[in-house]
Amino acid sequence: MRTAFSVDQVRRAEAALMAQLPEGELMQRAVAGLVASCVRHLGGRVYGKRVVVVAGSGDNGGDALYAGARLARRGAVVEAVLLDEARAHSGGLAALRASGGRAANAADWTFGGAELVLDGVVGIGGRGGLRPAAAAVFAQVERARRAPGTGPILLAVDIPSGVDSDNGEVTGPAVRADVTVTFGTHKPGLLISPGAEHVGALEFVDIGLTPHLEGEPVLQALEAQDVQALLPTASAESNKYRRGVVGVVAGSTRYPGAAVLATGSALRSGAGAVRFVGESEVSAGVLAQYPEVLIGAGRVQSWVVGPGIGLDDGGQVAAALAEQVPVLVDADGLAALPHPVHRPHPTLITPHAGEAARLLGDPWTPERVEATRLAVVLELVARTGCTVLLKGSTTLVAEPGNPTVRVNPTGTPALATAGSGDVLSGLAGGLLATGRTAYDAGSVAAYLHGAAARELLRERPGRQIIAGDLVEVLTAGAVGTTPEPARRGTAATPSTPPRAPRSTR
Ligand SMILES: NC(=O)C1=CN([C@@H]2O[C@H](COP(=O)(O)OP(=O)(O)OC[C@H]3O[C@@H](n4cnc5c(N)ncnc54)[C@H](O)[C@@H]3O)[C@@H](O)[C@H]2O)[C@@H](O)CC1
Ligand SMILES: [K+]
Repeated sequence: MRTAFSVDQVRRAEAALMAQLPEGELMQRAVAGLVASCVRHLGGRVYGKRVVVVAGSGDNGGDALYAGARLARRGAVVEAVLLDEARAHSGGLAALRASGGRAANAADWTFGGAELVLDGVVGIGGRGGLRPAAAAVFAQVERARRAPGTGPILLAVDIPSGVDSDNGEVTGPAVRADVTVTFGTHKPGLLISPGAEHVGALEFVDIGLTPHLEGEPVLQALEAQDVQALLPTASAESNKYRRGVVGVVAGSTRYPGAAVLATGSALRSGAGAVRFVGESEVSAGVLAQYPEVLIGAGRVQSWVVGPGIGLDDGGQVAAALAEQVPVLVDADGLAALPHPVHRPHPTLITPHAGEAARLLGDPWTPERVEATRLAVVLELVARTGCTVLLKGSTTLVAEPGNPTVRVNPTGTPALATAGSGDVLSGLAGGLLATGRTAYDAGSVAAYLHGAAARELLRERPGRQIIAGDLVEVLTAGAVGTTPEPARRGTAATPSTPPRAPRSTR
């Protein structure tokens, strides 16, 4: 399980660790890891390479300047761009100069080419977007990266400057890195969109902080082995009823496909059986595709209600919520969700940004939801009393009474396709029937859903995924089979999560 901690938690842990170490030791640990990454991204040879270090006035700038000094000692031609010369990190700047590096003022600097650019503007002390001087420097770098030929690799120190470390919000100009080398622990802003889109390949440097991190993490990201452990196993004595029956209320004559997709993925969720309840024409379509499905009302261990049902004038959501079993409400069903929901059984809702905005009401818009995802998922939990899976580029799952939010690491923009949400609902609802909690069912389903898409992209890069394809690959076997895609001259470190290739972002 990968975890991420807040700036406050990191600062407290750093203080505790620093009290046990000689002065400057912690920063030098970070710098050693940073330099190792720079060397890798320079292809293993440093001598003669040109490196630009963009340095702000805090310790993040200090990290970058010390790294520049070490690279200069190994024969690199290093130029530091100082955003505020008077306040530059004095130790780092002295080390750089002593190693033969040059320093220039940002105001009179022009980019003359480099193989590597380090973003040391701000780290966890950053607030808001890049200020104008830093934005102008990176605009030059960005032009060079876009020009034909090989532009520099842009490596962010600890976090891309301009991204909020605590929540991934981006409120102004921000660095868009190829690689981010983060220290001590992951930061929430590296894992949640829109910040996550600025990170590039994520590398982790262990500086010994973990034992000093106190309190619950802000975020957890499941890894393949966590998902394996959370998946239901069909033991020898299982029968279909013991493994759980999931009831699906989905589709309508207007949207019959939602019924087929949600049912298909529920069948592959590990539940023992799927029961479908819907209009007779729609039921016939489901049965034609999946003769395994039970048709009509009956006992279930969970309900999925909402995908493609249209206007819920028949009280289908209310009827499902009245039963003594876990319920997943999605899509059209969300419009009929009476909230806050008061029931003693797990209730999982799975809105996308538009549905989340409607649940929250004025002045929320889908754009505002996308920009502040962590705050939104917590607000939805508070307002609805439900476990909430907020779909999107970095799907989040939060539950009442738990300060830790799960972020899904397998998402890909290729999942933004019609019917994809219906597949996710069937899968998560099926996992509810097997006895998983709403929190686990939601986060495991999101992981498998993304892993299935990645599996399809791995088989045929660049293909357009349709929701029906996902149903076909949705088996436990999809977990962990997706290798790390290569990025511009990078060697993935073991801690790097599976990420979408850039071309699909
Ligand atoms: N504290 C420690 O022991 C360690 C710190 N490390 C590094 O230190 C960083 C934190 O250093 P600091 O606490 O000095 O903070 P930062 O270096 O992140 O930034 C603080 C400075 O930036 C200014 N600033 C804030 N927002 C800005 C913006 N949008 N544009 C321009 N300037 C802005 C602030 O006024 C302040 O001067 C970490 O991210 C990491 O890189 C590492 O060396 C590991 C050890
Ligand atoms: K940075």
